[in-house]
Amino acid sequence: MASLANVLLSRRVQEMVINGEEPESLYICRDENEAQNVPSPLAPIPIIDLNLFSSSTTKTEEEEEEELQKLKSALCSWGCFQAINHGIPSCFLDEFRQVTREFFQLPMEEKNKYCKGIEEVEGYGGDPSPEEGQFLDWQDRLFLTVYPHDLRDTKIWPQNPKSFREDLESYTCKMRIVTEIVSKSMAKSLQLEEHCFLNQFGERAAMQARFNYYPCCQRPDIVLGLKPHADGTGYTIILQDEVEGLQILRNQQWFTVPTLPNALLILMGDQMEIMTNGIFKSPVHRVVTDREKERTSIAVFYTPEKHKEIGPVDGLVHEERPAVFKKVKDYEITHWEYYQRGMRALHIAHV
Ligand SMILES: O=C(O)CCC(=O)C(=O)O
Ligand SMILES: [Fe+2]
Repeated sequence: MASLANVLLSRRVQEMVINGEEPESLYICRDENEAQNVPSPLAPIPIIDLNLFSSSTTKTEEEEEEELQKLKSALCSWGCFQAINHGIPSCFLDEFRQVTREFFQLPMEEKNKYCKGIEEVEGYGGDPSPEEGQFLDWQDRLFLTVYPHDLRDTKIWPQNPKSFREDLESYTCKMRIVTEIVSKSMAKSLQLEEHCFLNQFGERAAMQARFNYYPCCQRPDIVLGLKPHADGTGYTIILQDEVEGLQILRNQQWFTVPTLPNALLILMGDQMEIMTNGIFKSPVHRVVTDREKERTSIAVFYTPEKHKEIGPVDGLVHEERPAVFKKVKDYEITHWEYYQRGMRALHIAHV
């Protein structure tokens, strides 16, 4: 394990910024000669009205079918979509984003009450150190398991800001509702029985919240907020703030994800690619830094229940399209090992 990385990771990126320090070499992801100054184009990611998938909404069958086709096409190409009319009031989303910002603005001493050991995942701090040769991310984060309840470690759920815990509890309930409607709609868009993905995720499918804080960075041309990766989840629900920074790789080009104040970005992880037999794509994405604007995001990772086997759903495997993936369980563990080496793990699930 790179000891210099451990030294750097024992301090928050935020502290370096407050002290006016330049990024150390381990944060530098590319050569100055390859420095990227060209802005990436905005990604035309489809916007999906989740209200059209709710049984209590008045709509025509055609309207629903059209939206399902839009959803399918988004997930086959971009591997993500912007969900609107998801039922979460915009004032709550604003409050939750504000509380998140307030947490990261607390004095270091207060935040450190929830700090993690360098090699631990849950808690406040940086990710565990990657393998030697990998660069570090220009971000601090707070990582908490929120579901199932018995897997929560509430000692590291911040008590400050005052409403943090209550808001996170409430956000978790709302996320459960969103995952149900999204999982069912994805199944319907593929002409599958609506519970087929929910059954694979299982009753005790995990939800983990990752609060990302990307401080300003003087060298956005050579330092990344989060390295390129695909998620090891089933899928991930991202609440962005108003600062752009998340980018998606498509056809070897990086596209910036637009910020839409009341939308949730739903992004496929490798396990949905496996369950759909490769039809939905788990996109490679990264976060860039900005000289003047700091950014926060809240990602909720929705992952199949521990030790539960998942694989391509029956309806998507037939003679013309044999299984591309085999059955796997606890895929996210292998994913993490590869992630730390800067690699994708999806090939381990190929038949
Ligand atoms: O900050 C973001 O918008 C994305 C974060 C992300 O990709 C992750 O936490 O896996
Ligand atoms: Fe991600």
